[in-house]
Amino acid sequence: MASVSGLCSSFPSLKPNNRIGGELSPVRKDSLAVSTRSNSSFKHSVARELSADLSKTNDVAGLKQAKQDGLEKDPKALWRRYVDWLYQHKELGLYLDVSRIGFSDEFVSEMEPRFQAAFKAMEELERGAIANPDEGRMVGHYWLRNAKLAPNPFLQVQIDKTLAAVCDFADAVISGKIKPPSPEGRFTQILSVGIGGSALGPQFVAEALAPDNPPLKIRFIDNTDPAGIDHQIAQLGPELASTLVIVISKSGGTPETRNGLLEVQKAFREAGLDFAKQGVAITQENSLLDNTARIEGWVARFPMFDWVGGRTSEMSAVGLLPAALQGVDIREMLIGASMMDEATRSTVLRKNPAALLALCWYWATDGIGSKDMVVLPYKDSLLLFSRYLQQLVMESLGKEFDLDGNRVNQGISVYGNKGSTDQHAYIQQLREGVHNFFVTFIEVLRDRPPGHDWELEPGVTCGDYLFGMLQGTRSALYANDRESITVTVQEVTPRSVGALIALYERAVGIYASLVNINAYHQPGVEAGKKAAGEVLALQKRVLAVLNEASCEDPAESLTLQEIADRCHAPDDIEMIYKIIEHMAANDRALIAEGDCGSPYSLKVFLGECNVDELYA
Ligand SMILES: O=P(O)(O)OC[C@H]1O[C@](O)(CO)[C@@H](O)[C@@H]1O
Repeated sequence: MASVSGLCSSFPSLKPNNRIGGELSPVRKDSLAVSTRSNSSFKHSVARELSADLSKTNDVAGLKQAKQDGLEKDPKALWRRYVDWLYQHKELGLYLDVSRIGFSDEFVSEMEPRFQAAFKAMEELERGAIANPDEGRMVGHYWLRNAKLAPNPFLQVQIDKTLAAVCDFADAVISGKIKPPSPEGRFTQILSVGIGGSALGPQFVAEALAPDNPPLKIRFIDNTDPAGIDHQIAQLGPELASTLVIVISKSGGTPETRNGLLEVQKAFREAGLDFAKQGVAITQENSLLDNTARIEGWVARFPMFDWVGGRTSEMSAVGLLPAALQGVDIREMLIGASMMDEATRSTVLRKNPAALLALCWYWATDGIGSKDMVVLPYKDSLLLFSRYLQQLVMESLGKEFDLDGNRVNQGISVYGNKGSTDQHAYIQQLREGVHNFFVTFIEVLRDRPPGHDWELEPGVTCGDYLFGMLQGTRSALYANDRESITVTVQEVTPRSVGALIALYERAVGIYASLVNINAYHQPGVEAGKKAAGEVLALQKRVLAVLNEASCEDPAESLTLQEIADRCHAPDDIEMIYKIIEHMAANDRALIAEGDCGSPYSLKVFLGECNVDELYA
């Protein structure tokens, strides 16, 4: 069995940063705004004009010309382009090939000042600028893998202390020093309860890196779907008694996560188990979740920091604790991320893989998200990378307004599963159908651990087929003018996964600067949450009206119009219909006449009077 002891317990200091100047003084908000303002004017002069009217003369003639000419097809010229633009990170064994994206030298020159502004903004962000102005927050996920970068000693201590606490706790759980009250005397399972950024990183890393026989196996509740929750609990069966439940929520108040916790606590009660002896919270200090865990005396609490966003929290306790408990070498993940951070601080575009990605994204999508990003890892263990990137990219870049308040409706759509599986699903459309995407291939050179390979036909292994499928698809798409990027790593290891996460975090940050948006807030999510709250409030009124009617006469049934009128919500009749339909399907309202297929004919009632409710 793998053990993290020794991997976690003593952390050698990570590589020092190459931050320009190296001083720790925070940067004023307005200095960040200056650089982004210039990005904004660029965006309007370039991206909008390009997409709106490609025939008009503007300041990126090179870009237009290249797009009109199509992609380079001469094999010799293409090979030269490949070699010329190939990025290699020697120590990480990571390559980035951007040769199949058709940007021209002129475009790169035009973009250069914008990239320099973006690099400056990233430097200021890393020094502690308020890079998330709407929320008045610093953005510090880069400090998590190199605490010396944090803008003050207090934060440095917080980071180091949390990391040490995560490692100590994981060691103690795996060794059986911290154990459940059950007779087995050892935790065998983790049930992670969280959603969005509080689930996607741990899910991706578990799939990518957990060994075949981890010290603790992990399951996830990442939704408020009761059937999904029941399924996870049922799968645990008697092992619920040896399950460590990790509840993860930065805000500590996300409804789906709260519901998951309440459902799990109910299951514990029904099994005669004491939840507090098996519960762990990862959340901001003094959040609702933190206070609950403290008051109820849960096994442990770990902090989430105000300056780390959910979607960039994989290197905080959110991602590190579950990973360490599964026997993943989290020190290696941090080193991989730190090495990539160092590489992506380069202010030379060609030497900065995150900037190269941002350049490709800008070119491929005209800087306005006109094409989707299809992420295709050719490795089963990286299946969830596209889902992880979907939140990282779309929640960060999908914004209505830019930093100057202009309506821009920015974003890049991300989807994908894995190759070559997807070749038998949707690659037909990518090759021949609507041209609304660019592809990112993720290639892993090592097929299997050394010594395990065999030739299933003379000279050819199973992994050769996977390789062939990737190369074949890349060529076939290119031949039809479909652009692609290829990221190559040697192996899927904690180090390479840490590096991939860091690469994309920085690419998103740089791209956000290029298009002048705040990548670190998510105001759009609030609208849906607010509307959901209003639906539940309306449901309570509907229930009260039906209850009142039942108390007057248990057989009295009401039409939708009568319910809407009694709720004083005639304009909400459609939503009332949906509420009734859902309640009827769950035996919480009875249909007296008609059916849900004919809303006008429908008459419903509760069938019983809840007197307590009536006078509540
Ligand atoms: O960690 P929390 O606060 O529960 O939030 C979960 C997720 O919900 C969001 O806030 C969106 O609603 C994400 O940004 C976040 O990752």
